[in-house]
Amino acid sequence: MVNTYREKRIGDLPPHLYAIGAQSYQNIKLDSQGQCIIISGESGAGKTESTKLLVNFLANLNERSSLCEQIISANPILEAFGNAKTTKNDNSSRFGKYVEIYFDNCGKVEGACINHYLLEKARIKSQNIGERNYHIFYTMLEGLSQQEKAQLKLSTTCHYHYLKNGSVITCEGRDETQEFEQVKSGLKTLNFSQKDILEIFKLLSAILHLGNLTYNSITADNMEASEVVQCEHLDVILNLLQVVKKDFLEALTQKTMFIGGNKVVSHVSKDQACVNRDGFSMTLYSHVFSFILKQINKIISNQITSRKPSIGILDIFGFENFASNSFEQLCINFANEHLQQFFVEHIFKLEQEEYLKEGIKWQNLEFRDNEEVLVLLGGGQINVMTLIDDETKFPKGDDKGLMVRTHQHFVQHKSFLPSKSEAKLEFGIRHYAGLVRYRVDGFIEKNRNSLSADWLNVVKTCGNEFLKSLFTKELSSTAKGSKTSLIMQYKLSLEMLMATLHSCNPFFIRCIKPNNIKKASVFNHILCCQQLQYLGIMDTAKIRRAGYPIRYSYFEFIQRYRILVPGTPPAHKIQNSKGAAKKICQSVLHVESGDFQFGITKIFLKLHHCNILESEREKLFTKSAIILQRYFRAFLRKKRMEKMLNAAKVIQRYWRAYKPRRDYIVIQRGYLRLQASIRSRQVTHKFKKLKNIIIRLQVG
Ligand SMILES: Nc1ncnc2c1ncn2[C@@H]1O[C@H](COP(=O)(O)OP(=O)(O)OP(=O)(O)O)[C@@H](O)[C@H]1O
Repeated sequence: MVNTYREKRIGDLPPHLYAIGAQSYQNIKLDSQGQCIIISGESGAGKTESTKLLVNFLANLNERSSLCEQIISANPILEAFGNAKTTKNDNSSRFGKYVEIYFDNCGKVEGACINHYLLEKARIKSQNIGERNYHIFYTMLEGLSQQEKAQLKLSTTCHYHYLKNGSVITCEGRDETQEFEQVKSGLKTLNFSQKDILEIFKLLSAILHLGNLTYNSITADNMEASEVVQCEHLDVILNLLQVVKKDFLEALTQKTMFIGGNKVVSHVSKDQACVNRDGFSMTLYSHVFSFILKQINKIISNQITSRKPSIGILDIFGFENFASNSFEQLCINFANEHLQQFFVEHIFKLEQEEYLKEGIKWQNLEFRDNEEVLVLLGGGQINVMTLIDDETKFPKGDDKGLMVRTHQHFVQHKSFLPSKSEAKLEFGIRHYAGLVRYRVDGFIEKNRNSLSADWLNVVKTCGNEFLKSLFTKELSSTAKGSKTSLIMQYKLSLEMLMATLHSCNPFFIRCIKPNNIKKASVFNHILCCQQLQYLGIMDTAKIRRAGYPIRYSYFEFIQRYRILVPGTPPAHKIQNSKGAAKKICQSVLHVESGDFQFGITKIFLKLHHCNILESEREKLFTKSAIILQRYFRAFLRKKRMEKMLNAAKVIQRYWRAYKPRRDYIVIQRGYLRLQASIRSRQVTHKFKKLKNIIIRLQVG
């Protein structure tokens, strides 16, 4: 299929992912504008698979270099560390990514870069029923040798609390041992040192042991407090992280605050101590993930310094609506609202604007616009995101306060649904893909996103240099309390992504999920129709049917179809290109106007007219190819005959020289006959005609 689609334009062949890949590749070779392919759809609809296929396609267009191998081998690593089994998808990406592939002037892959967005950290500490933690933990425990496990102080999956609170530890159809081999070989291809690989596994092991730490409730200074239960896990963690025991235990069970410049230390309850422990585990994991991506980028960027035109592929978490939705779902759905608006802008708003700009006859169509909900979430001065941020910064801010404030500001908003009762900490948002109710409890804590001073102290004084290096940024930051909250960091990174997408020529791939039972070849009609509706595909079909899906600048149009009207000069030699385009349409489509329109700089066509033009062009090519073949054969025949004649002449000479005159006359007569017969069969070579055909084919 790569070969079938590699040189084709969109529409030349039936729709295919590779048609989009090929078109974006051709665009980037012709033009310096970046191209982006936005893949969207629900969780489990096929975004990641599509991304992999596209990256492979682009890597296979030219001879596959070791750089391409490196880009491709990043994938199993990312999937192991960033994907997990969920109820919707056995290989669900729990982070968003934007893969950019850079090309040199000859169209060869010159480098790549993977930007990542919002890894779901909460999965480290707990999973919904039927879900698992990140694949890498199970993969590692199955794939490591006994000796390696002993070195890392690891046992089996069912021993770790963090790995089994979704009640499943296996994933159907996944061969963990084989996956582990792929991860290891990927890490090797991407030049990870043996030492770094060992350090990564050490931290993963430490995270698993952290999850097994338990506490006793105690009373200290007449207050509810907690203490860590002494166990083998504690020793293993101290050993793996090389942290100071006293500091570590304090970070787990105490809280240090700076009030008015004074240090105030207080004890925390057993529950809060669990939150402390999980917070550290989650931060550790997300830092390991960022480290891996940084290393991968170091290699695949191939030391590209200047920004080259690239093809970017966006595979971002799909819209989510679970039985219980939290902060993560709000972030994910916020990203999806952005992408939906980008789609709406390109397909509807810009489309209709272009008709207006080009001065063609057009009746504006209605379409579903999600701009309002996007503004509610992240636009203007006050929006849901800024309220979350403000509440987090507020010293006494909490989830209840957040709920009250969102209610105060947005109760009138038609996309906002307040909680049914004050006791219920929730609000609802009417997204383009449906209503989602969010449980607000935990929002503020999740948004805080900063390690306490106690944990930073643990890292600062530890003997594990690798661990320390992961926290360089935090350790060097001196400004306390001015850290950007998670939601603001995320909002900023999304805005940067959107700016990148806006600067590119976009393609959209909408993945439709066929069923909710993770089965092949089962098409749930209602489910598919719902997605077609809310993704705006029905509206898209409407605008495409009423509008003009095919458009060419007059220059492009003439270059492509002038072959159909003999005598039409090349586009650059034509002054009145609109007139020339009209002439082509009249003579091929046999209609003056109507279903196609002539704008100021472009011609706008319906698909059926484009199909006629394309099929006429195809027919002409086939005819020309046959004539060319015929002439080529004739040409070969002539060459052969020339050789025979030459041979005859040689024989003539031979006989003249060596044979008696009488014999010679007999033979000569025979050869003259041969010569004559050869000449009479000879084809007339109309080289001029042949040349013309070749020129026409070249033009095509
Ligand atoms: N083109 C395809 N060919 C075969 N199977 C596919 C294809 N696309 C998706 N699938 C199947 O669907 C599953 C889910 O696809 P994928 O992981 O790409 O979904 P996703 O949209 O990226 O989901 P998420 O948002 O949860 O990451 C795959 O593991 C695979 O089993």
